[in-house]
Amino acid sequence: MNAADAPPLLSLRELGLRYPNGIVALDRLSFDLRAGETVSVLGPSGCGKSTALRLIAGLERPGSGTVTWAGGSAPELGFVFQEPTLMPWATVADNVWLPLRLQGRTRAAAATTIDAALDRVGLTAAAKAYPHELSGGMKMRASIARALALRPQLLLMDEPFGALDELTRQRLNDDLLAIQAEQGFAMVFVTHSVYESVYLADRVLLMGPAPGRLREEIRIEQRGLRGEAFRTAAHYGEQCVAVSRALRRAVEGVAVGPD
Ligand SMILES: Nc1ncnc2c1ncn2[C@@H]1O[C@H](COP(=O)(O)OP(=O)(O)OP(=O)(O)O)[C@@H](O)[C@H]1O
Repeated sequence: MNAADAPPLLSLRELGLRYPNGIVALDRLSFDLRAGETVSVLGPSGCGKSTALRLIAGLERPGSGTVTWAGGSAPELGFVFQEPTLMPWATVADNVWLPLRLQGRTRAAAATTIDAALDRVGLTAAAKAYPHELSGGMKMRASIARALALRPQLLLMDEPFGALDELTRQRLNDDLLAIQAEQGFAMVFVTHSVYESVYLADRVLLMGPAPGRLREEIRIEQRGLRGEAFRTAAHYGEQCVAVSRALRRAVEGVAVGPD
């Protein structure tokens, strides 16, 4: 099914959040997310992107507004942070076990699920390695395997690939899209990269400077599967230009010419 025709999974309405220190991190943020859909979120540092993800994950409560889930309650969620946040004393496989262990599954009962998750991100050979033995890209793969272990319906990605070199980042983007095509989860993907936002998303949401508000939304035309052909296609470049201009409008509040 095309994600644009899927039923809504999540509706955010007029979300506002003020931290105890007085900073207004979000101001009337509203958007919908459909099952299987990917939205990427672009905006200047401090505009409230991470705060929005934490609200969706239930790690913060909104001061105003509502977070509504289809079916009444939050589905299984996966969260991948900017830092890989792996437990340094545990092997890669034991790190992936963590969410399963929190559900009461023993290591033996979880073994098949762990192996499948590691296989899916290409980390089978590193199952017994410790985080300090991994490259940055491998640590991110381990984080993704951990986030996917419980087969979430929604994956929340908080600028996960910002510290990686460009080719590793492109490879992870491609692998992520392939896993999503198999498993069908929706994604909210926070990034500072215009190119990445266009490559991954059905829609790009642009937030303005603090307090975080949505300024613009751009639908991305896919015209066929993503991959090397899309990355080098003229219509990918054109959409990157359009999103770049929209980002400048969102940040500076000025018009910068036609898209
Ligand atoms: N726990 C907190 N307590 C107080 N203020 C916070 C807290 N977390 C974030 N803030 C503030 O809220 C605002 C929004 O922060 P947030 O991390 O959501 O922004 P962001 O868009 O994700 O930034 P970046 O792109 O730099 O990651 C910032 O001004 C930040 O300093």
